[in-house]
Amino acid sequence: MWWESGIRARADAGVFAVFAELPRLVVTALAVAWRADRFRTSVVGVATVGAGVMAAFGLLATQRVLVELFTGGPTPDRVAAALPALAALAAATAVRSGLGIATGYAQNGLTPRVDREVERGLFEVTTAVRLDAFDADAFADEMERASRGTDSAISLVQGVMSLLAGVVGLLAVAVAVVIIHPLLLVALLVATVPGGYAALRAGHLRYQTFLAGSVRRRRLWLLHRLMAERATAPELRSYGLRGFLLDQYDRVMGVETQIQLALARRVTTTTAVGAVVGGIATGGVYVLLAVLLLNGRVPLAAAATCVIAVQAAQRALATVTFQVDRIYTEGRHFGDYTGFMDRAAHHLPDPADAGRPEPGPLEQLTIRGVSLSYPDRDEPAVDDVTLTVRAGQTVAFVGENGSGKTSLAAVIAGLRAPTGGGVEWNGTPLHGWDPEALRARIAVVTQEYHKWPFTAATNIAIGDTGTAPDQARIEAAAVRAVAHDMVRDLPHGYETLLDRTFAGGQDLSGGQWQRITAARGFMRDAELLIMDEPSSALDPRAEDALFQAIRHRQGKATTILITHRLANVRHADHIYVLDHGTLIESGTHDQLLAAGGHYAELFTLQAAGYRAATA
Ligand SMILES: Nc1ncnc2c1ncn2[C@@H]1O[C@H](COP(=O)(O)OP(=O)(O)OP(=O)(O)O)[C@@H](O)[C@H]1O
Repeated sequence: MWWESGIRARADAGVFAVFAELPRLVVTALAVAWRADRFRTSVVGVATVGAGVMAAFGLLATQRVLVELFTGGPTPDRVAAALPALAALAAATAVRSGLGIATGYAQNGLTPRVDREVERGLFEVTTAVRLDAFDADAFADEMERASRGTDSAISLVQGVMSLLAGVVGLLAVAVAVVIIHPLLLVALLVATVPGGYAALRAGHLRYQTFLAGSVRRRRLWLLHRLMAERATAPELRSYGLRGFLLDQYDRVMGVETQIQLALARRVTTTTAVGAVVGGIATGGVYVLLAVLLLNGRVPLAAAATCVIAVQAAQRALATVTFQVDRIYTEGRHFGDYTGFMDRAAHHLPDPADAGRPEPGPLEQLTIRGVSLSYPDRDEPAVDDVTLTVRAGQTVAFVGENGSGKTSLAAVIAGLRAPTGGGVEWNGTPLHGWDPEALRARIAVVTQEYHKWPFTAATNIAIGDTGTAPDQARIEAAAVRAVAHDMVRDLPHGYETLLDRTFAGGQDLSGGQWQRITAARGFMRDAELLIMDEPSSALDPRAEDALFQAIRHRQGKATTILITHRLANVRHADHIYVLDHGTLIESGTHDQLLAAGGHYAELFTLQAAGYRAATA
């Protein structure tokens, strides 16, 4: 589990290793907060230091009050003498509370700003990295972890701010104690250090014990998803898996309960040990104070103040130890984010691309010796393919599964950089043109389309975000993709939300989704339209209408069509047949049939199926 990486790191690291890492994490957190909101970060910083100063001032005022109260004389006189110090104490307490409120207010405002700073930074990178980055080992996994790491940013920032408040509180007490009597600092150290160390050890043990249940929790998490998710609901019912899954849950949960009980025992023991050690040390301090009092080395008022100071220091220390653990684990998760951002920078497009010239209308597309090899694959997906597409032509790529059609189309669309050769738009390599302007001239309907969780209208309109969405254009695109009537029949027509996870949302059938994605492709009046298997789920009537719309482009705009339904490519100006990434045949439908090669074999095979059915 992603969140276990932080816990594991904390369980593996000793107390001193944690402290060694702390300065770097503090600097990281403050830098994030500073970038997100300088004003609020400054407010928190100033208010935290101010609160510390007020705490020290309050302790000194307390001591003054006690000095006045413990001196001889009638009580009214002693109280009157203590009044100025009491007023100072009240003022210090009031200012401290005010600063606490200011800190809370600034921190609340900082939270959304830190989230935005970190998340937007991540999304700017994840949406810009080149597509081939996703082929790199573990890139997608790292991206997911980085996305979760963004949640840790604010926890880290808040942890560091609370830590600073705790440390300032400790320093304030120490300074006040030294001013009252330097010897009392020794008492303070004796009372707090063993307790603090014990608390850190307890934290260490808690993390270690928690990790022991890791595999079981993972299985539980999996069972949660299997039993309470929409995707698994149909098979769960059709195979009658309810009893089986509930039984699995009971068994894992039974063991988990035992683990949790053991964990509770262990945590209680270690916490108790910490409390006993801290208690003994505090007792020691009181004995030390008594000895100093009896020897006359410390006045009574100073000793009483020291008792109050020890309690304040112990509270501040509890904050510090808790925050140290929190910062360490959250820092680990945030490290996933910063590490990813560093690595992803290598996959970003060259900033110089944006300054390149914009391409003119397509005249000729030249695919020159294009090869594409995916990492960790022995054979190239596309192997030295050369062909030319002239403006207005409809060309088809056909071939068996895995022959390289989609890969070649991705290179032509500029979505993937070829590992050999190149594609030229009007004689200039694709990378010689401004990428945004080039993309505006190309529309791609991918085989693995995404069901965007937006309305039907938006699902079509996102095919052209360069212009403002216009209902008439959306409907025209839908008509061409045979989606118009289907969308109109939805409960809210074009405004129907196509996501069942939201109230009122609808889902579509596979074929209906395919019509929406085809409409998305028609939305942008692209000079080059690449359609990869646009009709695999369409019924015969819809398929026929879609291919008529594609034929309508012939002579006016360029279309590259990838399909296994060979009857649909008969009208293409040119058909290219791929096999194991290589171009093995090309020509018109009639030429290829006459040649009696691979295409003829595939076409005859498919046609035979229809003939047999109608015989
Ligand atoms: N991202 C990827 N990483 C590694 N290998 C890939 C990747 N995408 C495709 N391949 C491999 O490249 C080869 C060509 O795949 P491609 O998708 O281009 O074939 P296709 O002709 O479009 O197939 P289909 O008709 O099934 O859609 C296949 O062997 C496939 O396994």
